Amino acid sequence: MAHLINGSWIEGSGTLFTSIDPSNEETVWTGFAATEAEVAAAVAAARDARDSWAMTPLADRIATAERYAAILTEEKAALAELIAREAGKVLWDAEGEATAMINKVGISVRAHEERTGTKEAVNGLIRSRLTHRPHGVMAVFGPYNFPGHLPNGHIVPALIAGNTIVFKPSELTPAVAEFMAKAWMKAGLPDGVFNLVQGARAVGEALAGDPGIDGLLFTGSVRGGQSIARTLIDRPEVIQALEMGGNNPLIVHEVNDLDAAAVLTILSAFVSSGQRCTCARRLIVPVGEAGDRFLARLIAAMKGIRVGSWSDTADVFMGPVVSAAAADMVLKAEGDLIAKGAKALVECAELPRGEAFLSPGLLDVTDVKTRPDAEIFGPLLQLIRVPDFEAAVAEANNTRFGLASGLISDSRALFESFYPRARAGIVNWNQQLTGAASTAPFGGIGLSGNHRPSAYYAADYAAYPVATMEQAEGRVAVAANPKGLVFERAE
Ligand SMILES: NC(=O)C1=CN([C@@H]2O[C@H](COP(=O)(O)OP(=O)(O)OC[C@H]3O[C@@H](n4cnc5c(N)ncnc54)[C@H](O)[C@@H]3O)[C@@H](O)[C@H]2O)C=CC1
Ligand SMILES: O=C(O)CCC(=O)N[C@@H](CCC(=O)O)C(=O)O
Repeated sequence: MAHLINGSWIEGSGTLFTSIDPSNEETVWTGFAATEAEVAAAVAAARDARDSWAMTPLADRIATAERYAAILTEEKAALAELIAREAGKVLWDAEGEATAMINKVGISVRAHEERTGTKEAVNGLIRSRLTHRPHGVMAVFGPYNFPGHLPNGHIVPALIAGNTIVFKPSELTPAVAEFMAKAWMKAGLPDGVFNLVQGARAVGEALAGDPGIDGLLFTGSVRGGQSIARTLIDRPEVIQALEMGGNNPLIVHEVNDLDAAAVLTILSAFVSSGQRCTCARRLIVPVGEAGDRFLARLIAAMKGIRVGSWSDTADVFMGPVVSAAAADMVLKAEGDLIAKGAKALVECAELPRGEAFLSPGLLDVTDVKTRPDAEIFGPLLQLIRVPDFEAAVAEANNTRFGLASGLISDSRALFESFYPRARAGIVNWNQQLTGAASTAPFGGIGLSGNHRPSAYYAADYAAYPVATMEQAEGRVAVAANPKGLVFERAE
């Protein structure tokens, strides 16, 4: 059964679709997509459950979320294996995702209290209060690259705040979504509070266009986010949090330990086979001997990256990309850059193991005049050589995106010069770009997001503030008539 609507699992009456383990082409999940009517039924169920969940005491909502975390903890091995099979991640990477999902609950409880807590002050006869209320029905859209952790990062804070959910996961990862829905039901979430509709873009369009939603929380590509923003153009009252892609720069400049810099670059560009929105896409290195020596070490280290599958017994660094089609897109982007004059220092190529397995690549694009400012979502890093640090900073900001950026350097002065000018939501120094902390806000500027960061700040978009003034003694009273009102009051 594919869809969870008002506490009941239904098969769905739309088109048949499947998810595939990209490491061995085995089918992981098969089911029918939701129709527009089924999406509408899910939104109606979430709407019906809206008031009762919002009025459920916060402590009870938190207790349900904590039971959900306990279930994920008990079933962590199964969850990690499912993530690995559906998204192609190697096991340690999938286990990291499962751990982040579990930790999300405690962090979101703290964020809810800290960011959207209650304040009261009494001034004479007036008591003023600040509280926060849930928006209502939240449509949550998830990407394939973190099929659990990233939608979970919207869902957990939204439920704690008292919203109800209609979750539309990536069509490439329906099984992980089903696992999450079952865990919420097992945790005792009332019927209708969490609904799941599966399918591809048409299902997403039906959900985004449904007049019953109060908010839309999206993590995915910039194209998807822009399309959703267009759908909602006449509904400014629907809160939208759009977390989108990046074309993230990593500057390497004035470094002594070239091997450490090489490892940090690999962790930035190639973890999860380059399928993280925070992955470094552009490596900015000075021309000259120092830059050449670093690149020689980086290329040597790249040769040591083991590509394999979640089921391999040997240690592997990265798995296949999510599908053969995704691999084709990366290879096509590489081919296009080479046709425009890029030089392959290390070619990103299909490996004999299967169509979705790619070797990590490094392209020197310094002389490509018409380099597209686009995210290539895979293990392909573009190298840009620059004459000096000022040119490096300019190149880092030479993008419409603004998610993650970083500097690898022994010079604090260089970081202090980079940090205030770096146009991104994440600005790191001598740390990999990937692996952002859930205890910090997570979001970007430019095409990377709409200024509603997720992670710790998801609490902010999960609730709206309500300011209340009340008579402090709880009765109807006014001290005196206002000026200009001539009125003989009885008392
Ligand atoms: N900034 C962030 O926090 C993150 C961003 N991403 C980005 O996500 C992308 C990879 O994920 P994908 O699954 O390929 O993203 P995607 O945009 O293709 O899909 C995301 C979700 O939106 C739905 N969708 C796509 N187009 C839609 C439309 N026009 N109307 C309604 N629904 C639509 C999809 O079915 C899916 O559920 C990358 O660009 C990556 O950078 C991924 C993780 C984190
Ligand atoms: O959302 C959070 O709790 C923290 C942000 C996070 O986990 N970011 C990951 C995933 C980024 C991605 O999609 O691709 C990271 O920075 O690696």
